[in-house]
Amino acid sequence: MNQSKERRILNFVLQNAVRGDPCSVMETIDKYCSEKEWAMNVGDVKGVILDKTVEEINPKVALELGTYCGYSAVRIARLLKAGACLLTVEFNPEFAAIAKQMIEFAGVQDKVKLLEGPSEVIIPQLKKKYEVDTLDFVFVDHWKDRYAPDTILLQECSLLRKGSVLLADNIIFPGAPEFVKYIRNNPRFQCSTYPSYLEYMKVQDAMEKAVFLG
Ligand SMILES: COCc1ccccc1-c1cc(O)c2[nH]cnc(=O)c2c1
Ligand SMILES: [Mg+2]
Repeated sequence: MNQSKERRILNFVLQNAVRGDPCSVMETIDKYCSEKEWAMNVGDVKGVILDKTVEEINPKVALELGTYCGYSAVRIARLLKAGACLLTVEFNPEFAAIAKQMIEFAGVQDKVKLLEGPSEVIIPQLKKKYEVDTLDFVFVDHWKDRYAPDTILLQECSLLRKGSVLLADNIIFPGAPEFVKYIRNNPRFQCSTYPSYLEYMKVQDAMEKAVFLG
């Protein structure tokens, strides 16, 4: 049975990156996905916006919706301080299996908890099952049709506090129009848009930052 693209990306990392070095893993994924096979990692251009947002917030508890191969989980986790953690949610079991190995190879497994399942099931479990109080940072990068409902669900589950920051990928391409409409018209969020480019492409994209006002 021939390999999946995600398995090819992981194998390229295992064979070419430096074990225990998150930057080496990120660079190797970016090299493969810009030279060999495109894949939906946040990438090296939008990744800088992600980095700056994480460094500005310095989150103790971060959530990622949409792990995929683990590129952004590694990217975020490398910036987390001692005692901080990233919970990352992936519903596709094949992707989750790849991401688990990617995260371990990068050496950030002690900071990352990979939760396999649909976001609408996992989010309501975060307080009781995963001992989360509130989230300092949420990277929204899963299925565009879930962006708005999951943002509402995070509020319903009291997982956001005054100052919690959401950063959403792909606001332009593939786009998340109902999320943008919801969040920009919502007085409980202070929004700002970061124009950028789709990973590995000369195609416009953007990220939306939304600060919860409580
Ligand atoms: C499966 O579509 C892949 C694709 C194809 C063309 C353009 C964009 C995308 C794309 C890019 C991303 O950063 C993404 N991030 C998270 N969940 C996505 O579904 C996603 C899709
Ligand atoms: Mg994305």
